[in-house]
This record gives sequence, C-alpha cells and structure tokens, in this order.
Amino acid sequence: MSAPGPAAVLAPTNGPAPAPLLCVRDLNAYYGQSHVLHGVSFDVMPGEVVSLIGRNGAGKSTTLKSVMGVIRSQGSVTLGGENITRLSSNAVARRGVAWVPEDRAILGNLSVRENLELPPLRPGGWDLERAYAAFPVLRDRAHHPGTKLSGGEQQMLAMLRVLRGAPRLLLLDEPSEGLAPVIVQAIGEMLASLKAQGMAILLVEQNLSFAARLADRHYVMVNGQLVDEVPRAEVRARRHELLHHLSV
Ligand SMILES: Nc1ncnc2c1ncn2[C@@H]1O[C@H](COP(=O)(O)OP(=O)(O)OP(=O)(O)O)[C@@H](O)[C@H]1O
Repeated sequence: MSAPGPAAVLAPTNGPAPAPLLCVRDLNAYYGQSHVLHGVSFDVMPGEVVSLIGRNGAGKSTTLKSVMGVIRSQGSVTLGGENITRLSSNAVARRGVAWVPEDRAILGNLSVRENLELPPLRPGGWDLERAYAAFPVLRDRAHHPGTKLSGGEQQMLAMLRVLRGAPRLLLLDEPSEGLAPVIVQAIGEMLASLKAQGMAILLVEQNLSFAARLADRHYVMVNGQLVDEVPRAEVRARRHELLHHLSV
C-alpha cells in the first residue's frame, strides 16, 4: 500500500467520528413466505433527517415497522449503541423512538384533545399549549371527534401526539400523502423547525420535493433493497434519476 498523501497527513484529528443514533444492519423481513426486505442497512446520525424514498410496495413501511419492533425481522437494529432488535414496540417507544404510521392511527371516537393527551407527557415533551401553538387549528377543533378531522388535521394530531413523549428519533410514514399543498407546506415547516431543534427523523416518502426540502440524505429503496444513497447536495443534479425510482 502506498504512503498516505499530503491531505491525509495534514487532516485534522478531531477525535472519533460521531456514532450513529440509529444503526440498521442487514434487515430481512418476511410476511409469511414472502421475503420483502433483503439485507437493508443504513444509519441515522444524531440530529439528522434521512429519507427512504421508493415506489409503493418497495418495503419502506416495513423498514419502519422493523425498527419499531411492530414486526419481527432478521438483522440488527441499535439505538444509541443499544441493541433493540428483539424489543417489543412498547420498549422501543420507551427508549425514545416515536412512529407515526401511514394511517395516522387517530382514535376516531376520542376528541382531538383526548387523542393528544393519550400518551404520557414526558420531561421535555410537548404539552397541550405547545401543541396548539404549533397547529392552532387543532385548538379550534379540540372537542371534535377524530372521525371529523381532515387528513391534514389528522396528520398534525398524529405528529403532535408522539411529541408528548419527547422522542429522540421520529419515524414518519408518508406524512405528506394525500394532503393539499398548503397543508403539506405547513407540515414541512413544522418538521423543519423540529430539525432545527436537533430532532433526528427517518422519513418515508414518495414526494421527492417534500423529502428534498428536509432530508440531509436520501436512501432509494427498490424491491426491498437500498440501491442508492444520495446526499442533499446531489439531489438537484440527480432529480430525474430519483423521480424515475418513484414513478409507477
Ligand atoms: N401485512 C402484510 N402482509 C403481507 N404482505 C404485506 C403486508 N404489508 C406489506 N406487504 C407487502 O410487502 C411489500 C412491502 O410493503 P411496504 O408497505 O413495506 O411498502 P412501502 O414501500 O411502504 O409501500 P406503500 O407506500 O405501498 O406502503 C409489498 O409487496 C406489500 O404488498
């Protein structure tokens, strides 16, 4: 092996590289006989927003469910250095992972306020006032049942509800899906402010524009495999290629 070049010799030694917050290695997931995740490996660094993008059925939601412990997968998942692979979803949640599923899981027979107050308020978590300040429309709807909310209001409520637990990692499954542009923008701004406060987010999306505004890195998922990793700085130049991975 040749001697290191000048850049390597002169490189500053700033100590060890930061450790990932979430480290997923060689995940394989099955639904019955159907093998849907094929050796998925990726990291999310502290304070980083990472997107998983890909078509319907690529395996994005299954990846989030595997991290959350909602389905059992082979492989390893570590959070802050702790192996959480075999933990129940409740135990994963207690360690600071919050999951907002694609269907948002709002309890339709409970009011907005009751939905919001369902999870225990943890130190540093968002109380009612902070939640209503983020999305004032929910204050106006405080006593409306979940069934009467628009898709956008449900998405806002679902995100605010998990923030009560002061998570250190948010798993968001297609937060922009089916929503009007003005609502998508409001949700994007809310996520941008969470990011600015240092929240780590793993975002599943099919909406490239939405993901591109927020994410530091994108992983492209095709047929249960991650086929590419695209840093934020390359998204503009590779936009057509990325859109191709999302088109039907
Ligand atoms: N509960 C289930 N039982 C059987 N197969 C499933 C189940 N859930 C998902 N699948 C299948 O697993 C594959 C991956 O689905 P997954 O929901 O993870 O994809 P996705 O990328 O999130 O897309 P979508 O946006 O459609 O949810 C698909 O072929 C899907 O049909």
